[in-house]
Amino acid sequence: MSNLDCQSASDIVIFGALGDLSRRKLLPALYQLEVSGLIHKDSRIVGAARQEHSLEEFKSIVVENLTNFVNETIDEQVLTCFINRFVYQQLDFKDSASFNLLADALANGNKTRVYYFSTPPSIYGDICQGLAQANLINDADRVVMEKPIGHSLESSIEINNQVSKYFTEKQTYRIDHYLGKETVLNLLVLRFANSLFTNNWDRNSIDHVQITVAESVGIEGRWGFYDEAGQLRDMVQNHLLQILSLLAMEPPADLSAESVRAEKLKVIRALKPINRENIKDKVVRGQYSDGFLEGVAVPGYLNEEGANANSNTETFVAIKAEIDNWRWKGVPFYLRTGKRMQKKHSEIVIHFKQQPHNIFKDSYSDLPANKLTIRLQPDEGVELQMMNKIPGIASQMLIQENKLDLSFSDTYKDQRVVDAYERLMLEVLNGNQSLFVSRDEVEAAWTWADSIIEAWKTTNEVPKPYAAGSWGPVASISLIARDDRQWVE
Ligand SMILES: NC(=O)C1=CN([C@@H]2O[C@H](COP(=O)(O)OP(=O)(O)OC[C@H]3O[C@@H](n4cnc5c(N)ncnc54)[C@H](OP(=O)(O)O)[C@@H]3O)[C@@H](O)[C@H]2O)C=CC1
Ligand SMILES: O=C1O[C@H](COP(=O)(O)O)[C@@H](O)[C@H](O)[C@H]1O
Repeated sequence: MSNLDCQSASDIVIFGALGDLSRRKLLPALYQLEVSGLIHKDSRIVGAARQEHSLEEFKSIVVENLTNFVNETIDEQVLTCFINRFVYQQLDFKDSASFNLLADALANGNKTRVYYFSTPPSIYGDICQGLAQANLINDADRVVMEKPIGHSLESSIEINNQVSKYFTEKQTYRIDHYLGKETVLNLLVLRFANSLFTNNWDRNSIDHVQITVAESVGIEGRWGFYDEAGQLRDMVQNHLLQILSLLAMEPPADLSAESVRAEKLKVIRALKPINRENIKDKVVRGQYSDGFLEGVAVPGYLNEEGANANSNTETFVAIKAEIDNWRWKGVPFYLRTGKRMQKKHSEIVIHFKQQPHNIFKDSYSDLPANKLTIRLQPDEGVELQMMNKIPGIASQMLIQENKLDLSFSDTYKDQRVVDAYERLMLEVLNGNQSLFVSRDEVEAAWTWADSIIEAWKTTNEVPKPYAAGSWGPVASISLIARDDRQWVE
């Protein structure tokens, strides 16, 4: 079955069509789907935004953004077809009455409506109210919600409640764009299509796991938004926990949304709580100070444009996470993520256990354990470190550590790297929820993250400084060194 066979014609309505996410990610993603012939011929794209624009003006803004944010040369023929799908509707999302205008714009056509909320989550409820008031919600319609869903468990419940008054869980697609990344999806294949790994994926074979999501970017003009959130809410509560749950979950019965999401949820719920009693041993909180990136001086977080010099918001977190279940008892998952780190570099390293006995002492007094490295981005790939005999006649067996390296760019030379938003948008159009986060997952993740935030508050934990361009505060090295282990750099 082709991707188009399961897709009916849709009206894709982007609320916040002139915002940053829409310009940089959503419009280019839709254009790429057009290039691949993956949008139904009768589908339309409706840009909804506050500013007044004629349709022609809006179309030229779309073209300008495609030129800026699509990485390849724009195909003029495809572009013409794509642009003809557009409708523009000026709306104030907080004014329910104005949604009658949207109803007029959507009037002709009996299509599935896909409502993409690319706005602050605080107005998701207003948008739903407006849609309902204008009689614009049918059972087949879908809503796409951007992260963050709330700021805490309480606020996420409030937002989900507002939306669920109008849309069922089956109609709701919560985005975590990491679930659309090629290498994150490949975790399913790596684990469940290779018996070598499937059968050695537990406390009997694995010593510990490291997950690093390092960014070299700073706050990029979003200081106000970011300072309210911090790295724990911005990256750990969602992206890192999603990666962790895919890595640690039990094999799902199949790839359906129900099966995969149920298994991920069990992992998040089994995370050992971190609270004021254990936070000092389990979490390091950091904030970048002035430093250098690739030889260029960059300001510290408190010296960024628009900064409040007294902010205690963290831009780095390292956590020793533990999963309280049969499979993972005693296997730490060390997570770390930060802004303004030495380079953009995200990877998972699975450290297998050492051999119980060493018969190669002449060559190696301490046999290194196997390591499986999954490079998430950039330079995507999978690498297995293993021991090998050095060829030669000597009677003494000489061995060394080598790696099997599956680099995606070498192996799949002719394949274009699909952006996460492109894949996720297609899945929404096809009505497949597997790559979206369930309400239960969001709430379980907030429960765990809130407890850390609460513990920081009650222990007055202030972030430790680290120089921009480094790998984080020294304390993050101690976090793992206390267990006789070290970060893979
Ligand atoms: N940008 C990114 O890279 C990412 C964004 N997100 C999430 O995506 C969502 C959108 O983010 P982003 O695009 O950056 O935000 P922006 O502020 O750039 O865009 C939001 C848009 O919503 C519009 N809007 C807000 N209130 C109203 C209203 N009452 N009536 C009509 N229009 C309104 C704004 O219009 P106006 O410009 O007129 O104010 C703006 O164009 C947020 O939930 C964010 O957390 C998630 C991951 C990454
Ligand atoms: O959701 C977010 O993700 C980006 C990092 O995404 P990536 O695809 O570039 O890895 C992060 O910079 C941003 O702060 C956060 O909101």
